Amino acid sequence: MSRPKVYVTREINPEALNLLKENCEVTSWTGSSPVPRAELLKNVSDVDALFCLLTDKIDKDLLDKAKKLKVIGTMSVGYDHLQIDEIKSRNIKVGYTPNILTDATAELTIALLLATSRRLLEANREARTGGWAAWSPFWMCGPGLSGSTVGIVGFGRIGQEIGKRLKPFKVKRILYQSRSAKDDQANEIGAERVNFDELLKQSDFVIVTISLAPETANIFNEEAFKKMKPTSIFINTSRGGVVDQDALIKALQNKTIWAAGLDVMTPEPLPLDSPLFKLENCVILPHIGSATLDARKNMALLTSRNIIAALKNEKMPEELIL
Ligand SMILES: O=CC(=O)O
Repeated sequence: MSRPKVYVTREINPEALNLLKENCEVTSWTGSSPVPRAELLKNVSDVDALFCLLTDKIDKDLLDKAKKLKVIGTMSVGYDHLQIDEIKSRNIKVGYTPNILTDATAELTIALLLATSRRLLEANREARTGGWAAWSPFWMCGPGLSGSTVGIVGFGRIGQEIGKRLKPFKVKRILYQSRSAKDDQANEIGAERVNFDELLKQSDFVIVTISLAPETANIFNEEAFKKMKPTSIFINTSRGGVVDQDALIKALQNKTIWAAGLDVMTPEPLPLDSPLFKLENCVILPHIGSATLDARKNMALLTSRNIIAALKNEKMPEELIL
């Protein structure tokens, strides 16, 4: 019997690739940048499985060409790059990579929060470029976490892990907003559920971990930023699409809020002429939330395992239930 065919849209680690090769005929895009759209469309026409990344748009156009596709394995926990209704109507299975990147992303979120509030990048730049004249009483000051109120928007796996990591910083209150109450998890952390407006009004730090969906697109708009404290800090490690970016730029320029730390934005990569790059009160990272060596290796391995299980009609380790 012929082996199933899988297309891999980027160079991945040898362990994950070899696992696929033991079970499938593999073709790959081996460039370090995303596979060009035309190349992707050409290569999906006769494959049973697709190993993709969050940089690959899996839409109707692609699915119409991928007539034999049985499973999509995305090496990500987010799946806003997948057109779910079209995938579902074709009975294609989807595997994704929750859990194994939770710690890495929570760690990065705390790092970004501290880098933004304590102005680490700005301070480092000043030290390197002669701006460090002398120790000065009020130079490079920013708000501390101790005694503060932190609001977490979206209280799933990553939001909860961020909450746990905040406790040793002696924050006064942790607020969360999510569609459903998460009483047990919240009790463990000592977090209080509030509505979106209350969270914005009361928080010194607002951390966004909510996933991007039609109902969460642009929820951080001009009105939302106006509700936040002028001393507050906005941190986003979820998806750029939950933010009206022009409204955020205005809020940072006008000091409606104090600063922002962003690991995600629109579009990615952020163009070099974006006003965000001109703002001292904005720390920008290039979407590296899950970028620990172990997390990325395990994400690729899990993606291969998801694909192989689906092709064998076995239970997938992490199937996205559509
Ligand atoms: O953003 C990263 C992911 O969705 O895995």
